[in-house]
Amino acid sequence: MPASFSSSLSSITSLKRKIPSDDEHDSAQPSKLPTIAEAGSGRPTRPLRQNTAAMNVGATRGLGIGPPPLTKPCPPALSGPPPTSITTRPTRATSAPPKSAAPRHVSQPMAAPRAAGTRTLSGPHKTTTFAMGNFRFQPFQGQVQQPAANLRTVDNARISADMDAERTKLASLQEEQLSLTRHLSSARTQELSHRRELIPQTDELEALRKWHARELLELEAEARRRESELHDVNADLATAREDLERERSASASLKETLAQKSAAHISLQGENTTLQAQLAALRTASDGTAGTVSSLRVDLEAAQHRIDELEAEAREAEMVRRRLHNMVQELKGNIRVFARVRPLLTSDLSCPNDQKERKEAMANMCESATGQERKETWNFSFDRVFEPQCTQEEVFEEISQLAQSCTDGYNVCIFAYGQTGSGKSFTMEGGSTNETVGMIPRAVEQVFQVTEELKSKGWEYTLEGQFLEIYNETINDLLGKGEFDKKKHEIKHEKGSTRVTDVVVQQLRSPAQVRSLLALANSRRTVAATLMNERSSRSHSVFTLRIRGTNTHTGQACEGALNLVDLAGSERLNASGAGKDKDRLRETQNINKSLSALGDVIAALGEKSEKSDKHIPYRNSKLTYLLQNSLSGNSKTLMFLNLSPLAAHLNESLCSLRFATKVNNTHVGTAKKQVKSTS
Ligand SMILES: Nc1ncnc2c1ncn2[C@@H]1O[C@H](COP(=O)(O)OP(=O)(O)OP(=O)(O)O)[C@@H](O)[C@H]1O
Repeated sequence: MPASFSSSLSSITSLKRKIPSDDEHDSAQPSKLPTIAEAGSGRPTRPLRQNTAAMNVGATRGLGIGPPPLTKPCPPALSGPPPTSITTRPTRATSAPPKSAAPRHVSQPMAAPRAAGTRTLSGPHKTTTFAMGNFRFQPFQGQVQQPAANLRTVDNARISADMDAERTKLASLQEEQLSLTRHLSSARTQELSHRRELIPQTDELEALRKWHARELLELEAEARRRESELHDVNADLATAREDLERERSASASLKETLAQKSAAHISLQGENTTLQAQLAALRTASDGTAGTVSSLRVDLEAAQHRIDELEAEAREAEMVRRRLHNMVQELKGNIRVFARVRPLLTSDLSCPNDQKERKEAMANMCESATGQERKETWNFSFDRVFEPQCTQEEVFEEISQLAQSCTDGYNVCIFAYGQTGSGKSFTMEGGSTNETVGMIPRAVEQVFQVTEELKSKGWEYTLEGQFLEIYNETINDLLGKGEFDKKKHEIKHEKGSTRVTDVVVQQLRSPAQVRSLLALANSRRTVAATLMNERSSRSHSVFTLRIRGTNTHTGQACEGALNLVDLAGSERLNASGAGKDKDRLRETQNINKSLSALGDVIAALGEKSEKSDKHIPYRNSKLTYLLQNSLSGNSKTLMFLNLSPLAAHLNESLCSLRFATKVNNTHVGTAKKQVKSTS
């Protein structure tokens, strides 16, 4: 059975649609029956219609006989009781005539004879025959001779006979209807049983339909998946084809390149062979000259060696010369003086590019000795004179030996003397670049370098630094905590070394640390200068580097100090214009007092070398008292005389030159090492 339905899903669907459910059975029956009859048994409904006709024919056989009234036929039920109890609506095939139709069925067959009769009676005389049932009417031929009463009787008898015949027909028709009704009932029963048989098949069909639908969906999904796979595969194939095409073209070009390279390789091999031959020839030639070259090289090396030796000797000789010069100076016992003239600055001129102004502004110190403009000439002589164009490096080269000697246990004092703006701070502290950095940072760096080198000889050093300012005969600690030092500091001399109470003494570990300390001290001075009327040029600054060394191999110990002093401006009272200002007057008086005290100390030191009992007035100023150990005959002292190049400052420069000459001519004895034995 399923096999017959599985052939076409559409036929299954249409069949399903035609079978009503049990719920809708009753209401749908009339319209569905013909379809079911066709689908189920194949019997057409036409026979039922023919039966209706037959029933009508049969009805003519007798009237008033037969089943219950035709006006209320009982349609057969689809299931259940026998035909008498059927209450459902009648089907078209078995429909009974409507209530009003019953007389019509009855009267219709009768109407014809009646019409015929009427015609016969009242119509023209024609020869017409009407057949109705088993009756045959003959046309009336003669004239009505009989009386009217006889005619009526005949008619009545004929009519009653007709009626009887009709009733008989009707009865027969009713019987036939009854039989048809029974047939219908049995057909319905049959149909019902068919339907019952059909239910499981329908379920099976439904299950199959669902299964098929599922199958179909799965197949469709599979088909879609396959289609998408096919699409992907096609895309991959296309890409692969493109790749293949590319690879083919690349391979073709590579083959071409390979062919070219092969050709080039072959030609290079040829060249190589030629070159190899040339090389072999050259090698043979070079072997011949190699001997000559090696002997020349030996000569060259010997010559180079000799040059190196001579250069080393020259350097050594220069060192010896310098050392001897230093020794001569030390033996002389003089305080040495280096004069340095600063260059002309753009700030010195109103029109820096005006050459005439430039020439006039400069005090031509060399020419002035022989020139015609001036009648007076002054001759000064110092240990070294640095011209304006001299660099910081050149200046330091001259004092480096001196600075280094503090590591050997000497007390060294280097101070810068000169009028304001003559370049003292530039010489001592310098600028911030490597080229302009001044004597203090350079000396400190060198001391660190030397102590590092002496480590290999067993020397171990500790370095300490302090930075003080003497302003109006008061000591200020520039490394102290606050910007203004309010502490009272005292200077103490103990066993050849100088100590100032309550000042910060920093352990120095690196040149960088020293640079930052100098920057701190300078910032303190700058703040003070801003707030207190150019105080920086009105105070002396003293940087002290104290060095203590011990030799672990020899047990020796030494202690030296390097004092680097930037003195206050040396201008005279009237030149400074301080006369009107009480504070400036006091500053200038203090500066002059301390500078003349310095001159007095140096002069007394000179005299002391002749008269040993000569009193040295160190206590006359804070500056000389602080520098006592570095100015005494046991120390090495160097004074930078800083000079302005301006003609306008000539008088001040002359004063400075005279002071420096006095210092330079002073014999203060021979410097002594501060060497102790730790054992
Ligand atoms: N050798 C030099 N080369 C270039 N510039 C210099 C030189 N000497 C001094 N100067 C410049 O001259 C100006 C004055 O110098 P500096 O401040 O060192 O003078 P000073 O004598 O220390 O003055 P003060 O007593 O007021 O401190 C500064 O601008 C400085 O840079």
